[in-house]
Amino acid sequence: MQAFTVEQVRRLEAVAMRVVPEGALMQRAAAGLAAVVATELVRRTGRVYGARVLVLVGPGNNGGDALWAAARLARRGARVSAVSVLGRPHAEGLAALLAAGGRLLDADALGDLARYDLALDGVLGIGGRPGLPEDVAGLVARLDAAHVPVVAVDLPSGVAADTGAVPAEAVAAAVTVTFGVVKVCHLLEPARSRTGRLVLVDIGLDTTTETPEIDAWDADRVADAWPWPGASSDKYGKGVVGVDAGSETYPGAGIMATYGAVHGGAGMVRFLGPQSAHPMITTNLPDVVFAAGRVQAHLLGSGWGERPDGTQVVADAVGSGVPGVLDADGLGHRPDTLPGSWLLTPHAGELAKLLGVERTQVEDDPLAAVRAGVDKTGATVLLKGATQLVARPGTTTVELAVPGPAWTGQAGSGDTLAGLCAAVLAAGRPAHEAAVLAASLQAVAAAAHPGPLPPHVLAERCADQLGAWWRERQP
Ligand SMILES: NC(=O)C1=CN([C@@H]2O[C@H](COP(=O)(O)OP(=O)(O)OC[C@H]3O[C@@H](n4cnc5c(N)ncnc54)[C@H](OP(=O)(O)O)[C@@H]3O)[C@@H](O)[C@H]2O)[C@@H](O)CC1
Ligand SMILES: [K+]
Repeated sequence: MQAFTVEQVRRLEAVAMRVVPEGALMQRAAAGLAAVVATELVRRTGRVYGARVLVLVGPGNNGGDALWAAARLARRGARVSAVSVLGRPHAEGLAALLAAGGRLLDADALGDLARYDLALDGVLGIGGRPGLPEDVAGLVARLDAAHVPVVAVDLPSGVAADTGAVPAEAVAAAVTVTFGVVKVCHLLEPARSRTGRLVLVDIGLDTTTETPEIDAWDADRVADAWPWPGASSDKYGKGVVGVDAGSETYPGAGIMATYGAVHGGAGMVRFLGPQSAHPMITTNLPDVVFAAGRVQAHLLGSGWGERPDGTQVVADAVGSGVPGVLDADGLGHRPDTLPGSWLLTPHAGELAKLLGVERTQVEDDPLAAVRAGVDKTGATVLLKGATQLVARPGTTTVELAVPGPAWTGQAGSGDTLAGLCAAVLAAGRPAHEAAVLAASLQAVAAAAHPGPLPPHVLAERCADQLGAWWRERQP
C-alpha cells in the first residue's frame, strides 16, 4: 500500500479534473462513501431505511462529500440530520440533502446524541489544519461519550494529514473512507489509531506520476520477499553474522541480539561480545561460535555502554567492506559518513540525539526525521517505535514495516530486532529490505501470540513464524 502527501493529491486531482466533468470526482467520492456507510449501518443496526445518521459538516469539499453521500442515504430511507459546525456548508451538497428529505439542524437542537446510529465526520479533509475549534471538539466528545460510531470522510478531522501527528483534539473514527489514494495520516501513529478501519474508494486518480511518500508492507509481501534458503544453500549461502554486542555491564543485550540473529535464520552466528555472556549463549544457543572469522554482516553496538575502542571497532567493520547493523550505543561511534549498505537502528530518542534535535521533533514528524538521518549519515535508517520506518539513500519513499502490538515496545526488543536485521543482511539483502523484513517479522510473530513475551522468547516465535510461512509456501 502506498501513501501520498496532500500536495501530491492536489496535483493528481488537477490532472484528473482535466478529463472529467466538473463535480465528477466529488460524486464518485460520495457514491463510494454512501455505499460504505450503508454497509456499516446494516452491519450495526440491520437496516438503512429508518436508521438515524448525523452529519457534521465543515466549510470545504470534505463537507460537500459528506452532504452528497448523506443525500444518497436519505434517498434510501435513512433519517439524516446535518449540522453545520464550521463556516458555510457546501451549497449544492446541502441542497441535494434537503431535496432528498434530510434536515439541517442547529447544533443546540440535536437532542440526545445516543439516538443516532452513526455519525459522518465531514468537518475537515485534506484542507484542514490540525486541531478542532472548541465547540466542534465538544460535539465530537459528546458523540464519543454517547458511543455513536463515527465514519470519517477522507480522514479523521483534526489530525495532521502529512505527518500523522495529533497535536490537539481530533476525531477518533471507527471507519475512515478515503478517496483516490491513501494519505500519510492513515498509516502513521498516532493518527493511524484514529483512522479505524480504512476503506479506499477509487475515484480514478492515476498515481504513476508521483513518487509515493510511504510504501507500506503487509505480511504476505514480507513472506514472499523473505530470503528463503535454496536447496543447495549452505551456512555461507544463508549468511554468517558477527555479533559484537553487549558488555560486562549489559551482557543481556548481546545475548538477545544473538537470539535475534539465530532465530532470524542466519547460517552461522559468531559471538564476539563479552566473555560473561558465553555460558548463557552456550547453554541456550549451542550453535553459536565464539571465534572470529569470516562474516557476511556485522552487528555492533547493542548494550555497549561506554566502549573506549568503539570508534575503532566500527571503523574496522565498515572498512572491511561487509554490510552491518549499528545499534544503540554504537550509533555514537559512527564515522562521519557510512555506506547505504549499513543500517542504523535508532529509536526516537537516539535519532533525535544523532540529529541534534528534541525528541518531540522526531515524534511529531517521523518521516522528515528518518530522511534527515539518512542525509546526515549516508546510511540506511530504521526508526524503531510504534510505527517503524525505513529510509535509504537515493529515494524519498519511506518504507513502513507491518505494525505490531504495543507490548513489543519493551527493553530488549531492539536488541533482538537488530539481530534479526543482521540475519537478513547476511543473507545478501540490501539494508532497507533487511530492516523492513526483520521489523515486520517481529511484529507479525508478536501479533500471533498473546503477549507480552520476553524479547528472547519472541525471537523464538519469529522462527516459528518463519516456519509457518515456509510451510504455506511449499507446493
Ligand atoms: N483532492 C481530491 O482529489 C478530492 C477531494 N475531495 C474532498 O475534498 C476535500 C478537501 O476539500 P477542501 O480543499 O475544500 O478542504 P477541507 O478540508 O474540506 O476544508 C478546508 C476548509 O476548512 C477550513 N479549516 C481548515 N482547518 C481548519 C481548522 N483547524 N479550524 C477551522 N477551519 C479550518 C479552511 O479554512 P482556511 O484554511 O481558509 O482558513 C477551509 O475553509 C478532501 O479531503 C475530500 O474530502 C473529494 O471531493 C474528491 C476529490
Ligand atoms: K473528515
